[in-house]
Order: sequence, then C-alpha cells, then structure tokens
Amino acid sequence: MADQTQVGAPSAENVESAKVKMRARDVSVYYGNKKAIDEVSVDVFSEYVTAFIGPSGCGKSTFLRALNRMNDTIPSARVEGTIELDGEDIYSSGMDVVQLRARVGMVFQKPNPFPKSIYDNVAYGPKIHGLAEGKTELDAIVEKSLTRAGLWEEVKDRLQDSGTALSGGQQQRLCIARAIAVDPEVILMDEPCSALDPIATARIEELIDDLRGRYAIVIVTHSMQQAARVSQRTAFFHLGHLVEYGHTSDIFTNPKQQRTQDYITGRYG
Ligand SMILES: Nc1ncnc2c1ncn2[C@@H]1O[C@H](COP(=O)(O)OP(=O)(O)OP(=O)(O)O)[C@@H](O)[C@H]1O
Repeated sequence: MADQTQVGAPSAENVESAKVKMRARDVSVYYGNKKAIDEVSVDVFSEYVTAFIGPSGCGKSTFLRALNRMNDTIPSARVEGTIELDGEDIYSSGMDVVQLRARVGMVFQKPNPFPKSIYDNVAYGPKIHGLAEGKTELDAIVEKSLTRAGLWEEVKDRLQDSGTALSGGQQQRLCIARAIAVDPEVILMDEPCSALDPIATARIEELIDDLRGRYAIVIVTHSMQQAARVSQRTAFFHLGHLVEYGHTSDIFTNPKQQRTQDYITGRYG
C-alpha cells in the first residue's frame, strides 16, 4: 500500500513554503469495466515539480489526465474520488472545463503546435479567453510567454513563420509557451522530452526548473534520471496503484517499499 500519511504532510524542512495546489483523494479511473487507477491519493504542491514514474501501462498518463479532466474526451473513461484545485472539486457540475484546462495546462509527449504562425500559436489561448485588451497587450503576452519558455531570442525575428517549421525541441518550448500564455497555475507534462534529442531534453529540463517558481508542475517520465534531476516529489505507480510518494531524494535513495526499490534498481520496468 502507498505510504500516504506522509504524502500530504509537508515535512518540517518545507512546512513554511509547501502549499497544496491540487489534492486528489481515493481517485479511481476506469476505461469501461477496466480499472486503470485504483484509489490514488496525491497532493501536488505549488512551486514544486512532482514526477510520476513507473513501468509502462501502470496508469501514470491516465492519472495525469484526470488532473485537468482530459479523460472527459475518452468516452469509456470514468473517474471516481475527488480532485480539488485550491479546494474546489474539479469534477463538480459547476466547473467550467475550458477554464479548468487553462488553469491546469498540459504539454504532450509529441510537440503539437497548431499549423499556424509562432505568434498565433501563443496568442490563440489569450484571445479565446479574453486575456488581452488589444494588440499591444497581446504582443506583450506573446513576448512574455516565449521569453519564459526560453524561446524568444530564437524566434523574435520570425514570429510569422509557421510553428511547425521549428525544430522538435523548439516546438516543445513553443507548446510550453502556449500553455503559459493563458496564465496557468498548474502545468501537466506527459513525457515532454521523449521525442527530443539529449540537448533539447537538457534545455527543457532547465526550463522546467526555471518555471517551477511560478507554477505547480507535474511531469510523467520514463526516465528515472530525469525524475531525479527535475523533481522535488516523486510518485511511483505500479499496476494502477500508487506504491509510494515522497521527497524525490528519499524515493531514489531510501525507498520504503520493496516494489519501489526493485523498480529504481532496474529489476523490472
Ligand atoms: N483510451 C484508453 N482506453 C482503454 N484503455 C486505456 C486507454 N488509455 C489507457 N488505457 C489502459 O489503461 C492502463 C494505463 O495506461 P496509461 O497510458 O495511463 O499508462 P502509463 O503508465 O502512462 O503507460 P506508458 O508509460 O506506456 O505511457 C493501460 O492498461 C492502458 O492499456
């Protein structure tokens, strides 16, 4: 069983700063009759990177998608339990899902810029959410978002070029800029580096570290090295269960559960 008593409770070392942004309790996710996630409880903290690790098919992406209701787009998917954002149940009938997905943005495994200009990729969200009064304000949001995503210097002279003409790593930073542009509170990243080469991966990892001061970030990764490098909290999933969740350093150096130990030492997965 997951050692969940320590999950939500910040330790003395960070009790001052750790603020729960999202709280998931007893969350199960089904695809039809199949239970892909079984009663998972996790807290996601502001200004921390939380990594979800575990062998293929253990349910990391399914649980990640439950955090901004992306599973709603899969007809057979059903979610039980509660997930709160700042204390508000995101599955309540009053929740505006479009608004939720702006507050809890998502970056996918394969960079997926719109087939539009670099500028329009970033400006699209603020436009539909009415975040800019006019062109000057929109320009400022685009510049700020691209700057935060570490892409501005590379693209500032070609904002009208197509987003799809950028390199894979640049496209992924463009997708991060697109998520940032609508002023999210949480950014979910589903294996954001798996399609990238090592140099582009290193840039995204640095970027994640830069961004965590402003957002709660959750990253699904197959790479334990990446989880160890970028996260402060790690959740280890196995067969739909949360086996263990805690400080990243503890999970990798002093796991409490045998299954975690076996996974991090490469015995399976
Ligand atoms: N759309 C879907 N319909 C039916 N079953 C699904 C769907 N998506 C995922 N599953 C099943 O749910 C389980 C968890 O899958 P999920 O993709 O969440 O795991 P994962 O840990 O993210 O895997 P990976 O690391 O390979 O991406 C798997 O058994 C998978 O086959």
